Amino acid sequence: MSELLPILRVNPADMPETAIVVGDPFRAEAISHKLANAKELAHAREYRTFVGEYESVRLAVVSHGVGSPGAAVCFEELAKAGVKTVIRVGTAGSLSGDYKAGSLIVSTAAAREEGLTRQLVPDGYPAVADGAVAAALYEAALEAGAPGLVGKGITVTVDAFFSGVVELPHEAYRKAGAVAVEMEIAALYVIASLRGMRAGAIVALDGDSTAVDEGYDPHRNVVAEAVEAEINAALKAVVKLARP
Ligand SMILES: O=P(O)(O)O[C@H]1O[C@H](CO)[C@@H](O)[C@H]1O
Ligand SMILES: O=c1cc[nH]c(=O)[nH]1
Repeated sequence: MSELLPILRVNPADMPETAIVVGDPFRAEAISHKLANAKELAHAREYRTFVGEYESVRLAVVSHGVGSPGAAVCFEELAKAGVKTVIRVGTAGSLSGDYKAGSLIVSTAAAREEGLTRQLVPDGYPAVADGAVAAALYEAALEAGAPGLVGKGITVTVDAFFSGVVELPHEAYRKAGAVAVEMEIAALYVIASLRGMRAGAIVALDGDSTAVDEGYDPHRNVVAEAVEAEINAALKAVVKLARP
């Protein structure tokens, strides 16, 4: 039987205990360029796996694609490989007038407005960040700075990016004080809780969440600068967590 993880196509023995996960395979590659001794272990489907060192801490950088079901496959296989700490570095839409494009948000918990986790745990089960990971990310983000503000709060994980004829739940969550909406954090937090990993997430805001249906443009400089800032913050957080 193959030693490789069936979907990531990586040998578990090659995986460090810490992983940064991102939706975009090109973002994974960009992060790998910041690592010493970086090496790509595999590129299977949307999953690219790099390993390397940052300030002498070994870590993996893995892309999980768009949406919770595909991302869950990645998170489950990371757990099977013995990964203990997972940090998602993503993009999200803003639900708050206070946080514009270019701001960074550390997700303290995620509303489970997707379908994947309903097939894993009961409806009342929470999707929460690990406290130490969230604290390290927030501290590192304040130090890294961003073109916008740095904040923390509840994020919302949905399945539908563009809306159909049914109203998405964004407005109710906006009124309830959630700050951002994206597509994978709830899956990460639930799977991490089930599989004994600690997890956290930071997102760069690419515009108001309602903008996705009216000329979504995640390629502006302000977004690229915020993504660069959150990558640097996540790498610093990895070091803070490895050497508290
Ligand atoms: O930028 P990433 O990490 O992919 O995150 C966000 O961007 C994608 C949608 O464009 C979804 O995956 C969403 O969660
Ligand atoms: O899921 C996402 C990601 C980025 N921006 C959004 O509005 N939604």
